[in-house]
Amino acid sequence: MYVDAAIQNFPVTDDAMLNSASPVLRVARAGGVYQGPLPGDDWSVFTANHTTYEPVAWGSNSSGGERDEYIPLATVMQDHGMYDGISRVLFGNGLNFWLHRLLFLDSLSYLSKGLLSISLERQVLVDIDDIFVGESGIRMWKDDVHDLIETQDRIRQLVPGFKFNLGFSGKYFHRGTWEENEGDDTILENVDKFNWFCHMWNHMQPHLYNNETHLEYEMSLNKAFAEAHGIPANSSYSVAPHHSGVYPVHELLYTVWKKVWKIRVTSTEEYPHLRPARLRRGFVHRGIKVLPRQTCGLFTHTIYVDRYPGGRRKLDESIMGGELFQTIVYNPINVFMSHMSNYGSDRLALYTFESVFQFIRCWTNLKLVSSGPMELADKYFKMYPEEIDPVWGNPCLDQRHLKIWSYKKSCQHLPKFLVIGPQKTGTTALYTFLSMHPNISANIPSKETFEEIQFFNGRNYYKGLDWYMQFFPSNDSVDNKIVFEKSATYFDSDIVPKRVQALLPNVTILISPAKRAYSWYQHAKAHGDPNTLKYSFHQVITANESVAPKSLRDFRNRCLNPGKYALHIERWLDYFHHNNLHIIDGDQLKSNPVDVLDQFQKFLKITPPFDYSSHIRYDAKKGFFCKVLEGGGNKCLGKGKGRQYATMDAESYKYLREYYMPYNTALVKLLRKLEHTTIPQWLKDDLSYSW
Ligand SMILES: Nc1ncnc2c1ncn2[C@@H]1O[C@H](COP(=O)(O)OS(=O)(=O)O)[C@@H](OP(=O)(O)O)[C@H]1O
Repeated sequence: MYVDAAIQNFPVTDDAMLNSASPVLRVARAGGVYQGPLPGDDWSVFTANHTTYEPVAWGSNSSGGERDEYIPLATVMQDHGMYDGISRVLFGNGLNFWLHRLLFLDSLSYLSKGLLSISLERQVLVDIDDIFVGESGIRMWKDDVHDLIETQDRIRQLVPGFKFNLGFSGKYFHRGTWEENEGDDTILENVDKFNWFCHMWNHMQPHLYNNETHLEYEMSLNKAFAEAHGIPANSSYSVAPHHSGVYPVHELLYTVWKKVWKIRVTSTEEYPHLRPARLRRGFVHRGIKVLPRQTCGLFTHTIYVDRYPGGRRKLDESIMGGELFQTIVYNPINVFMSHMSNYGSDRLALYTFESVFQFIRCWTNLKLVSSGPMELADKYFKMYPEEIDPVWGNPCLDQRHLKIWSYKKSCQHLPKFLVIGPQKTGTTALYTFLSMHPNISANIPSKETFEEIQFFNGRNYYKGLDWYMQFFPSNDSVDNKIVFEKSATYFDSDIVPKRVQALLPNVTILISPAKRAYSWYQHAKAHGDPNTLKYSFHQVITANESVAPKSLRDFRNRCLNPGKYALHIERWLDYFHHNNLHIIDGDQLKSNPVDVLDQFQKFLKITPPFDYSSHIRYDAKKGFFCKVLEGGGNKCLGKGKGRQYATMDAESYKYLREYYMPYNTALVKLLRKLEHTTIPQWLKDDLSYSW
């Protein structure tokens, strides 16, 4: 039994067709003959002598002969696995050919017995933005509007219930030529034939507004326009010009959208970035669902076919198996943006959408469906619940985002590094010493969260980047400084590394995890935590999983979990290059902070370095290093840092050394991997077997 496939450089240049009887076909549908040219000239074709092999697709070699004389050549072959029990699908060429991409998806589904399958339903929403906005000369005429309605009727045969979704800016109504104004009137005469959503009254980008009253006034003008012209204004959907204000979020837009229009859904191409398009995602902010939008290749000035980049050939390529076709194949929910101007002149958008829907119908078994934005958003986040929580990126790292960021916001309002903890390792001392540096500036303390902002680990994150940036005000004294923030609970929080990945680098401080746990207990005791009144330190750390009450187990976990350093650092390294994670030995920070700070200045590449030796010194009374005051005295950290308490009992220390043994062993390995030449003494001590 054999399948013979070794015919290299075989020119299969024309005519591809599918075997409609092949069980592999699922998304792909035998849609007739696709007349090439097919990409590449190094096709392999298959011949077989056993029924285990069954062709999935054929091509043909057109060189020279008449079309009638073509012999079909099997280019994709299924092996049913009768020979060796292994089912396969063999491709005679790569995935450059669009039909092979469909077949590849289908092969995954078939060979995994449906486990790796995607749904066959495809939602499509086509927004037509800038209704009335278009410059004179590129707007719609009366006949364009009629053609829009007729095409929409035909599209409804392919996509049941389909209606174009029109976004209007009333200020520009009747601002065209006589014929264009007639086009405006025709649109309004047919208002019921379409769905509608509000755009900006005067098409100004929302991030340019900094005054709520002003933005609200203009949105209200558009609302009044809608009411005066019978435009239904209850879709709860809106779109902002150039994605401005949606992402990066301009809170003012969200506030006023909700107030004036009760907006609950919008869409953007910019989250997390425009490119790559396949990575676009959605998120929910302040109750507004932000859907990812797909690109259809039609922009405001794409109005004549011969001026389409690459001409008609490129446009047809995109429709017939190319980018646009594949966008619909890969995305269960498609929100496309087009503009009024795409429906005037050569009416390119009508041609594009009708053709691609026809092509989908011809070559796939996909079921095209149409829903309103609210329904789409509900479906989207039900399908992808993990996207509900946003991950705020740094607008300063994306040129497009910077262009749609308010001039009142600056990169200076975002920290350049974070001191991430863990708690009780000396984070306050580091924060204080760094704040003394003439080139470094710390966040303003937050009153709500015990001075630390605690943005990335809790509910504050949902308040958005605008809220966070308030803690880093820009003024002459901080401009051009390296801004940082310290929140000691970031270190061991699951979600934080993913959220802060755009804000590099980070600093962590490590001390003996046993001693850290003890310090944490003393801290809780000083704050009157009821667990410390009921239970001794030893009882807390040895609390039994099956016997101890839940409150005690939770308390124990909070006490012990941050000390599993290797585990947490590994999680940070999933998101950060190790060069961006600076690890400080907390014992050294206590005993020799000047050296530690010098090292850190090198890490931040600060030149010339600040001479800490003349600004901090050991205070015998406090037992720690403190800030040197101008008058000659010392200013030490408050009584909550560097507390006096009895040393840990030997039994607890022994217990904790054993408890942390696997984590500490892993930490040594990790530090070696990260090329740390010296292993902290406390780590060696904790790992020693003298006990
Ligand atoms: N210079 C200086 N002054 C005072 N304290 C110092 C200093 N350097 C390090 N440490 C150690 O810092 C411990 C408190 O750590 P944190 O500031 O990270 O605690 S917190 O998480 O912010 O509550 C604190 O823990 P305790 O000794 O248990 O109080 C100190 O050991």
